[in-house]
Amino acid sequence: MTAPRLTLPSPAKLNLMLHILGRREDGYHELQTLFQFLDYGDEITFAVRDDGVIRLHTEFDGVPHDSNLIVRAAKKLQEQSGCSLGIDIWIDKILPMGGGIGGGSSNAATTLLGLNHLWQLGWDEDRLAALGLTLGADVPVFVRGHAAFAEGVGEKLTPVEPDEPWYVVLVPQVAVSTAEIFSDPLLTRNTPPIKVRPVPEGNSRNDCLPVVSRRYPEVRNALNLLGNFTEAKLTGTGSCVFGGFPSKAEADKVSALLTETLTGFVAKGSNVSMLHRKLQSLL
Ligand SMILES: C[C@](O)(CO)[C@H](O)COP(=O)(O)OP(=O)(O)OC[C@H]1O[C@@H](n2ccc(N)nc2=O)[C@H](O)[C@@H]1O
Ligand SMILES: Nc1ncnc2c1ncn2[C@@H]1O[C@H](COP(=O)(O)OP(=O)(O)OP(=O)(O)O)[C@@H](O)[C@H]1O
Repeated sequence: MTAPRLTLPSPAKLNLMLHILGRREDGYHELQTLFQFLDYGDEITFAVRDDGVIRLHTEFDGVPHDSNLIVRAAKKLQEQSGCSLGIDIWIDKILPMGGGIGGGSSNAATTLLGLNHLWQLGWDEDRLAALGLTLGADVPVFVRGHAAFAEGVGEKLTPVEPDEPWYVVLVPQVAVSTAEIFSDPLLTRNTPPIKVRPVPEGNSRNDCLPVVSRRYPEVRNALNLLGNFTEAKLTGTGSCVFGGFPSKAEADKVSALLTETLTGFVAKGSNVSMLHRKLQSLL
């Protein structure tokens, strides 16, 4: 008998703003950032195995099987829960790697939540988010599934309700290394903390933008082109660039013009992750 399969979404995120407040002793940076999800992402399919083996069947260019965040998330959860079951995994990957839209972190979170469900572990969100943080700074917000103001390295999350516009997201064909940007000597690391909530208007800057656009002409070009139509912003450490529009029709129009020369897509901003909407519908 073949095991039942479960397919779950693994959405992208945007950083609507990103301030760098300082550097910690361990080299990580203290941030303030606003996370919102996109109704756009990968799809991961899971099928339980009873022999304990964890196997990702889809190959990734340049990412060995055991380094893949999907496999690392599954192995950690299996070890820490003592579960004797295994899993077969396939992914339909559409999110660019090194795009600043959180593909790897989202895949890890979808794996944690999917396996918690399929292996019937009964872990709560706090425990899954804490495990997720050991895999990457962006994993906890994907585990929680709600748009959030994030502090610390991204793990102290306060749910927020920003507008949910339609976004044009441009995908410059370069992968930006997050570690490289955070180690650039010219990075702004002393932005004063925002103390009032919600985040006041006019605080939508991304402190990584000057360094990323200096190093990557492709990103600079995308910012300039989208900037002809709306405020163009960088998400995370890039490479993706985005801008909001009040309707799908307007976003589609701008996207059609820009994607003649650049890769990109249109997606709706969402304060509740489509992963959580799908999991809710299973209960
Ligand atoms: C820039 C953001 O995308 C904003 O959402 C995230 O903070 C990055 O999160 P991520 O991709 O999950 O990052 P990680 O895999 O944890 O870190 C990659 C590398 O970036 C640097 N890093 C990352 C996050 C952070 N707050 N400070 C850092 O200095 C560290 O050198 C680290 O080795
Ligand atoms: N399942 C995965 N999906 C994508 N990247 C992965 C995965 N597993 C491991 N990686 C590695 O992680 C690196 C960063 O990938 P990711 O897609 O998360 O970048 P990103 O969008 O810049 O993330 P962030 O916004 O969190 O900085 C990739 O270049 C790749 O080497």
